[in-house]
Amino acid sequence: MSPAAAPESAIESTDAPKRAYVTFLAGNGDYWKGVVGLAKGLRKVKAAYPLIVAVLPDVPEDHRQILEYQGCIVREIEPVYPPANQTQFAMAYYVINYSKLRIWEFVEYEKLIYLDGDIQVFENIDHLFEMPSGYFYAVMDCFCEKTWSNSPQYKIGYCQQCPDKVKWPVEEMGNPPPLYFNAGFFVYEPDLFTYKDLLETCKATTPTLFAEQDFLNMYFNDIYKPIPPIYNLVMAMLWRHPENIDVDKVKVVHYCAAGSKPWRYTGKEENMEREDIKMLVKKWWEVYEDESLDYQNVLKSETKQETNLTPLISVLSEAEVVNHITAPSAA
Ligand SMILES: O=c1ccn([C@@H]2O[C@H](COP(=O)(O)OP(=O)(O)O[C@H]3O[C@H](CO)[C@H](O)[C@H](O)[C@H]3O)[C@@H](O)[C@H]2O)c(=O)[nH]1
Ligand SMILES: O[C@H]1[C@H](O)[C@@H](O)[C@H](O)[C@@H](O)[C@H]1O
Ligand SMILES: [Mn+2]
Repeated sequence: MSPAAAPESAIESTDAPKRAYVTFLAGNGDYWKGVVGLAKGLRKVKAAYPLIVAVLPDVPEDHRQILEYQGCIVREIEPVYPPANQTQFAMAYYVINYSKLRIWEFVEYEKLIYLDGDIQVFENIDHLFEMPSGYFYAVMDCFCEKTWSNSPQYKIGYCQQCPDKVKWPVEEMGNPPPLYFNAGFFVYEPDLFTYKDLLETCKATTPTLFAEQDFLNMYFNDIYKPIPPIYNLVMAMLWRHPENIDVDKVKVVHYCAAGSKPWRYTGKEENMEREDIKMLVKKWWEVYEDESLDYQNVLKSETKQETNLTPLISVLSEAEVVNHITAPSAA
C-alpha cells in the first residue's frame, strides 16, 4: 500500500460525502515543517478525513516525499499571479497566496476545510463539516496589530472584536466596513463555476494589503458566516482582546504573529516571552516530535492489531456474523 493512497481509500469505502482538510505549501523553505505538524495534529485528534497538501511546482521532491510519508495527499497546483505590475500594492510576502484560489477546483470533494501550514489543531473539529452548506465559514480577524497600520481601521483605532470601544465614525466615514475574516482557516465548498469566476474576478481586481485574504473577503462577503475564535486563534487576540478568549477552550491555533512560528521560535520578538505563547509553542512541538503519530508508525500498529484480530474475525465471518471491512483510519 503506498502511503499516499491509504487515506483516500479509507473514505472511498463508505457512502459518506467526500470531505478532506486542505493546506497549501510553496517554496523550498521550512513551511513543510508546519504541514508535518498539522498532519500529525489531525491524526492525534482522530480527524476522520485526510489532509491534502496543495503544492506549488517549486516545492522540492524530498519535501513532497516527507509529506506523503506522513499520509498526506500531495497535489500540485499552478501558481496564480495577480495582474502584472500591480503586485506592488500587495505585500510581496503574501503574493504567492493567490495560488490558494486553485483549491476551489478540488470538486471531487463536497466540502473542505482549508488551514494554513502554520496552524495546529488540538481538538477534533470534524463537526464543522456538518454546518449548513451554501456559506463560507471563517473566524473574524483583529485589526490591532502593526500589520494593519496602513488601514483606516488601525488609524481610527477601530476593531471589529470590540466595536463599542472605539466606535466607527459613521458621520465622517459612512457605515463600518463589513465583517472581515482571517483567511488562514475556512470551511468552503469547491465548485467549478466559483473557481473560474474567482480567477476571472481576481484578474480584474487590484491587489491590496492582505492580497488574497482581502480578495476572498470581498468575494464571499454575502455568504460569510463568522465562527467562534476557538476555530482559528489569531495569536494577537491573546494580548489585544483577552476578554474574548478562553485559551483552554481553543481548538485551533494559528501561529501567525511575528516570531510565533514554532519551528522558528526564539522568544525574542515582541510578546513572544508571554507564558501563553510559550505554552502554545511547546504544545506544537509535543505533537511534531511525537513519533507515535508518524503515519508509518500508526499504519504498523494498525496492521498489528488487525493481525491479532484475524483468528477471531475468521471464526465470526464463517458464521456470517460480521462483514470484515478493512478500512484504515484516516489522516
Ligand atoms: O514561504 C511560504 C510562505 C507561505 N506558505 C503557505 O502560505 C500560508 C500563509 O502564509 P503565513 O501563514 O506565513 O501568513 P499569515 O498567517 O501571516 O497570513 C494571513 O494572510 C495571508 C494573506 O496573504 C493569507 O491569507 C494567510 O492565509 C493568512 O493566514 C502558510 O501558512 C503556508 O501554508 C508557504 O508554504 N511557504
Ligand atoms: O492575515 C493577517 C496576518 O496573519 C497577520 O499576522 C495578522 O496580524 C492579521 O490580523 C491577519 O489579517
Ligand atoms: Mn498563517
